[in-house]
Amino acid sequence: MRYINTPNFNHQQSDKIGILLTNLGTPDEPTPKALKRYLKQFLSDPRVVEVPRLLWWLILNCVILQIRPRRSAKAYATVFTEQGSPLLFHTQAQTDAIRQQLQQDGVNDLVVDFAMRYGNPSFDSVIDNMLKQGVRKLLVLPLYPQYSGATSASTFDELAQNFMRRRWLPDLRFISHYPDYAPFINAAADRIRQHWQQHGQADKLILSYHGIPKRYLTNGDPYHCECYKTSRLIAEQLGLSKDQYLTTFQSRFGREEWLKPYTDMTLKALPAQGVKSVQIFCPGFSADCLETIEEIGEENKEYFLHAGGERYEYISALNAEPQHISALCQLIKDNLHGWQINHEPERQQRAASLQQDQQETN
Ligand SMILES: C=CC1=C(C)c2cc3[nH]c(cc4nc(cc5[nH]c(cc1n2)c(C)c5CCC(=O)O)C(CCC(=O)O)=C4C)c(C)c3C=C
Ligand SMILES: [Fe+2]
Ligand SMILES: [Fe+2]
Repeated sequence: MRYINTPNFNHQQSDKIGILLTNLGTPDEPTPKALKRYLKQFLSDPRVVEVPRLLWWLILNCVILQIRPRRSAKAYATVFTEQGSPLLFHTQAQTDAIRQQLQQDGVNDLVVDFAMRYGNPSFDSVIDNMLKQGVRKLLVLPLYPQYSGATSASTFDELAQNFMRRRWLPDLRFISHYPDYAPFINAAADRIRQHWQQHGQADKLILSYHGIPKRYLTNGDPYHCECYKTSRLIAEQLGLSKDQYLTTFQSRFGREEWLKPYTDMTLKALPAQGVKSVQIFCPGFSADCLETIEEIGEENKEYFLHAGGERYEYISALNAEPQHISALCQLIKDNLHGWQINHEPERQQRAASLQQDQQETN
């Protein structure tokens, strides 16, 4: 059968609004086997690696997947806790907190859940579940503040693939980015200010973002500009002058040139320029994960201290911090306009009308 059908549709089920939060995804376990499965799915995505398919298939299967799973499993083993992968448990906590706050704010008839672009929980399982609960309007919020083809558009591809197989589609809204959304900028600036209150200020604030190949920027990906915009707005909120902060790019993969300045090279060079203390925040990561905890929290700290730096502090991601949750709820509510029925007589009228539909179709 070509399409997924909905033969047992219940006419008395009232329409619900689905809020689907998404993030990148993470391996199920920190083992080479789980890493191979995860990396194969992730690195086979043509939005992530833009290399001719046949050539890339050979490199991925014959070289990368023979070496990287073992190496990455070791790195992941250092960040997994009894709660599992940080990216997974932070995203779960964000989802629970958003559901609770939206309910408290009186936003009704909602189903709030999260899915991962790669690995679990998959888009398929979560969307299935939402539709079964009566979701007829779906708002998708990928938790990537800055747009990139490799992340935001890849999320859209997966959604589109999913809906291509369904007979009955819900109304659909997709938040493709929020790099300058004031409540998000305020939450990030407050997170940094909070850290300053406890630890004092350092010589420099480093705002580090995940990199992408420079080629994607020259081909028109707006990610680089959006990262600089987020940085400028956070710095303005904090009253920092241009020489008090830096924007850098981390997590390179492969041999080609990626967005510069590189975070690791910058940290290795700063002590010789007289910068002895740094604080690092990653405004592109809504949740802590391997790339922040291990790469920024551990690996880059070593580089800086080894190069003569004296004080290095990683400021953790916004995760499920109350101000971040408020910002995301505000963003969701801003994008629900026209979808909510808040007027009680109208709600009653819809309920009566549903009953009538049921009688007519019986
Ligand atoms: C191969 C190219 C990659 C591109 C392009 C890329 C872009 C990109 N990634 C994130 C966010 C995350 N990436 C994470 C891990 C990760 N990223 C790549 C490769 C590319 N990313 C790899 C191979 C890995 C896996 C780890 C490893 O083997 O080194 C993560 C962490 C996930 C976790 O489980 O903790 C995040 C988050 C963004 C935002 C982005 C482009 C803007
Ligand atoms: Fe990545
Ligand atoms: Fe990394």
